[in-house]
Amino acid sequence: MAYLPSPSAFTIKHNPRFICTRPLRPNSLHNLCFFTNRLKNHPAKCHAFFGNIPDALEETIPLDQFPLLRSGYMQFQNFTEDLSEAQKWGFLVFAGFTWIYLTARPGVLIGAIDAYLLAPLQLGFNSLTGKTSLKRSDFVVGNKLGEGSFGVVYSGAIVPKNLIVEDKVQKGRRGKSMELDKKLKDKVILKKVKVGIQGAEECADFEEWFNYRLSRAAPETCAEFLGSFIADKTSSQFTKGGKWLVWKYEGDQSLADYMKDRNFPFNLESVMFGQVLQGVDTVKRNALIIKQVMRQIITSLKKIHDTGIVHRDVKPANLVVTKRGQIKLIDFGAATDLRIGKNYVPNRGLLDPDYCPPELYVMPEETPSPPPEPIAALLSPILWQLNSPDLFDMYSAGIVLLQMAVPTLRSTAGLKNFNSELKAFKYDLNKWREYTRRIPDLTILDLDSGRGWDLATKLISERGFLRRGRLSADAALRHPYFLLGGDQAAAVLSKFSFSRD
Ligand SMILES: Nc1ncnc2c1ncn2[C@@H]1O[C@H](COP(=O)(O)OP(=O)(O)OP(=O)(O)O)[C@@H](O)[C@H]1O
Repeated sequence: MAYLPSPSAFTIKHNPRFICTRPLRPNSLHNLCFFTNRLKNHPAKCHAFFGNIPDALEETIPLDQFPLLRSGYMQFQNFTEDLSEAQKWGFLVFAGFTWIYLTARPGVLIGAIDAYLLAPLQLGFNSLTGKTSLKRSDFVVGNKLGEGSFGVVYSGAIVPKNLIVEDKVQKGRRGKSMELDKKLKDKVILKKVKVGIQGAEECADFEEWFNYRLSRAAPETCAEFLGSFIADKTSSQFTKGGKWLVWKYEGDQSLADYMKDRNFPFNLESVMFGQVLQGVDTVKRNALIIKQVMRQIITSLKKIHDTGIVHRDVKPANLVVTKRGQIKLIDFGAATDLRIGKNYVPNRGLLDPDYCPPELYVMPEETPSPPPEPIAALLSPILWQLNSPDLFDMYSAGIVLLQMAVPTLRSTAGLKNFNSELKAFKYDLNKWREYTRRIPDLTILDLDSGRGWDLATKLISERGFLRRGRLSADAALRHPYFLLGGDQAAAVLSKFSFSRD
């Protein structure tokens, strides 16, 4: 009889036919030998050192049922039996180090599981559920919402299966089109990839790849991706052969839209907290709303950074506010996955200068083009440790914090002026505060002994020694600014009051 030891618990001399899922308690060892008819016939010679004894027979699993596990276990036993104590320790240290390396950011092991197991599974699942078979006639295209370098974004809707839209939409017949609007309940966002623009298709392919990757690794951080299709004929906005990407419509406004309103951040209060903040004074209310937005942005950044992805275009226009008060990241066209070097081209800056950190690039300019994916993945923990590419997004997050908290920085002109002054002060925010020409209103950041200001100075700064000198998402969430969780409490309370309504 044999028991597969739990890591720290015990060793057992054996006939490897059984594994035990729990460690043993020394004084009850003899019990093990008499567990079942099978076990009764095969008394074990066990030596246990610490741990708990299995309570019942169900806790033992016959190794015979797992031939692979059995042979692996036997090989492991044979291998370690011949080793000296020192060699065993060496082996353990090596295994420990390998484990730490493979699980360190950006996660070589989890990345390999994702690439070789989860991605094919997702593909299979999508084709079974029809997600990969989207087609032009599944959608109607509505208003244009924006235009980037490689695509034009429209609102739209999914056409219910029993409805043929071309026959029903008729210009000038308002009654009919309102009737149609009622039937088109599932709103979507459609991005039409520009045809004939150099690099547009490549960017779209990257964006699609990142959306699928995040839908597996951190789905709550970004807009739900529904898939893509190639237009099969030319009609209205569709051009035959043109590629389209489709997302669920997550909300009517981005953070940038909310910030344009003079009433910001109050205009976010009901969506974030419902009625919960009534009775709190105005400045504190503003501060709580901003803190909750920042907490959500940084939490999402932490999650995507954990997967090795750097967004590279964090700004209010790329943060959609959902009806339930969630902030979701959109627009992964400029993102890069530094675990495998996806969409990483040295020296390529794709970025919005108003939110871009002074270093301009996510990795030092001398970083070479990435090697083939498996090799890049193996080297990625070293590269990540040396360069902390995630700090690129953290600078942009700092600018978003400052813009939300300081009204004069919300306009494009105000932000541009701030950026040129900051550059002149060598990205030292404290110096900017001291010498800026227009005295800014920093009340919100100065609350609670200036915790908000302190966080801003630790996000908006140049990279220091060893390319650090800026807080990572993880460290930012541990900053005292977030420790007083009044915004969290209010958010939780508002969930309760929503569910009672
Ligand atoms: N899933 C979504 N739900 C709701 N609105 C969305 C969604 N995706 C995009 N939008 C809206 O469409 C706008 C443009 O989207 P996006 O930023 O992805 O396009 P883009 O072509 O890259 O534009 P730009 O380069 O100007 O940012 C966003 O600012 C947002 O208002």
